[in-house]
Amino acid sequence: MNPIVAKVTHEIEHRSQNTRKEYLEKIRIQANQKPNRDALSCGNLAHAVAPFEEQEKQKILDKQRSNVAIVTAYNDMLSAHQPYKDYPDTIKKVLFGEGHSAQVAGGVPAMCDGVTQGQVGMEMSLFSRDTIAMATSVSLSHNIFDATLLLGICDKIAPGQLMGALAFGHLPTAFVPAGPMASGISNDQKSQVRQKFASGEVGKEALLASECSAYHSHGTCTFYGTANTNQLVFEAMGLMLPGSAFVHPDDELRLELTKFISRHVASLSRGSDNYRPLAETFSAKTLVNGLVALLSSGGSTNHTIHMIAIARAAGLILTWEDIDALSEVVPLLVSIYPNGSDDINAFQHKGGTPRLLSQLNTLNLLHMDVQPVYGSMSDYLKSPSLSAEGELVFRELDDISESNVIATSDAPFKFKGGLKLLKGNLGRGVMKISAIEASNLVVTGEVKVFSDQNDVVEAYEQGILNGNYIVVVRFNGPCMNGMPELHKLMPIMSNLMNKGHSVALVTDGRLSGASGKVPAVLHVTPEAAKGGAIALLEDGDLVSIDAIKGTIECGTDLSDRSAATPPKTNYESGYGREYFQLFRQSVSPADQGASIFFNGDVS
Ligand SMILES: O=C(O)[C@H](O)[C@@H](O)[C@H](O)[C@H](O)COP(=O)(O)O
Repeated sequence: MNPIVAKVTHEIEHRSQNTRKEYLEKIRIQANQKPNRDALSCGNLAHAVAPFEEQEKQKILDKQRSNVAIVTAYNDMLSAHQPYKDYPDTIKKVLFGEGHSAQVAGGVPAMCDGVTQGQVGMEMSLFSRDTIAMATSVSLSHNIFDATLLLGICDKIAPGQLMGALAFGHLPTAFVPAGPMASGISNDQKSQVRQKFASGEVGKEALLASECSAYHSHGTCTFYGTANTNQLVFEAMGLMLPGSAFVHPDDELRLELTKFISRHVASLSRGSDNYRPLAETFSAKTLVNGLVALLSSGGSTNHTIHMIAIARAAGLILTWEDIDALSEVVPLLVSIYPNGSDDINAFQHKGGTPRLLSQLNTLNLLHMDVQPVYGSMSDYLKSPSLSAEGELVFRELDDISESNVIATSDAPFKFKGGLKLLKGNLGRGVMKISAIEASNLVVTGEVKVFSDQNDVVEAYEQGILNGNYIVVVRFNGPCMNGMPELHKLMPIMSNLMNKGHSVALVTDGRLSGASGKVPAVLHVTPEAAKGGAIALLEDGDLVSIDAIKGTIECGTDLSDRSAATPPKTNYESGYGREYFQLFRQSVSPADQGASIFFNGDVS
């Protein structure tokens, strides 16, 4: 085992001694209570089975068999989740056929960040993760289940479902992925048309045609954004079947994987010899495996927030320093957009997550002594396929061939991982360095300060940003307006870079996982609305960003400055934002997971 990986794991375990103990004790009590259906009254049971046919009723009531909860994030607004429509029927058919049972315990909301990017809805996006965690808990609170299947993929949904399921960590739990859409026009082509639109070279019609050729059918988006990062990282954490994340929704293999995981999770329930509760599957070692996979693949910056909140839901205290330390020793082994030009389908074609995990294992960067939901960690180095008889089999990977998508362990794309922590007199923030050219890792310039991304667009259109400027977008932190993704600014910033300007973004907001080439210090904490030093900045101040050393400093003396007044824009009302006031009041800082559940109780 790599000594730094071992050290970080040990530090997480040590720091989390009390919280993990409390968590496991809570789960132990839940596990030791009477099996759920024994604890329910006849009236409770009758309500639970009322809508089912007699035969199915009997199966649900049969305490010798498993009753599996399905928590679904189906809707047909999200291309990634649209395939889930028929999954509950498939799962129920398989399980009832085997004498077990399954029920849709509940549906959780699922918003598409692609639809809400740059729109008001984005201000509820991050908060939707905790809402989904609560909705998952409400679904499972019927307490009639022996295992859980989570049907969720995209950005906030899968992390929220996992957080909710961890509160029911006595239940064996697995994710059921649905796979990516087929490749349309390439992500590079899509970005180029956006940049042309931003500079006025093409009109809206050409832009819409380009967007519709990129996003053209069901399945997850093909770039390596937050949704696909969830999938890769969760597979690496053993929360789904090996090699299952990126099989196309219409592939026959996809259906067999869904049937297999349904049967499998039912076989793990309490009382069986195979009992494997989520609380044991998800340990500090599992968490570190997920982080190693995140860093080696150049995954989404959003995971510097979600992984902390997920860890906390399992009683584990993870810090940005842990992620930064791992990033120093985990090489970048994946090159897909925005860290390269290929997409997630190319990654799958080259062996996908099992191939990546094999390379990481060769480098001794993975904990192999964990308890994934299926088999052992060595099984996660194998790839699923269908035999001639149509049976699902997991096969050893072929020897690796040259690949410009997944590097071999001895020839990584970069020697360090994808994320960097930056600290200094402006606070702490994270930068995704996997896609950034070496010459852009250090940027010094005068700042142009904004409080609203739309004002940046206006300034760009007026030519005010032409030059070597660091664009600061503050008052976009979790307490202010829910920490929206500012991905809308990327075509503008890219155009400025293409003109030869040395630019960077500094913000207490977020960026999409699909953002890459622009140096951007994100999630700056403390946020402007909570006394952060970025609230002191004024146009013309000199700021230096150094993603090699890990520093962000303002060269101007700020000691006599007072904080700027937050913008007058009403973030508190309209389009449902009024219902999230409690979230804005209670949310923890980004480096503590930006969650309403764990604010202030961690030293
Ligand atoms: O974090 C993410 O991955 C994004 O939120 C992603 O879910 C969103 O859909 C992007 O807006 C799409 O990226 P493009 O706009 O570049 O296609």
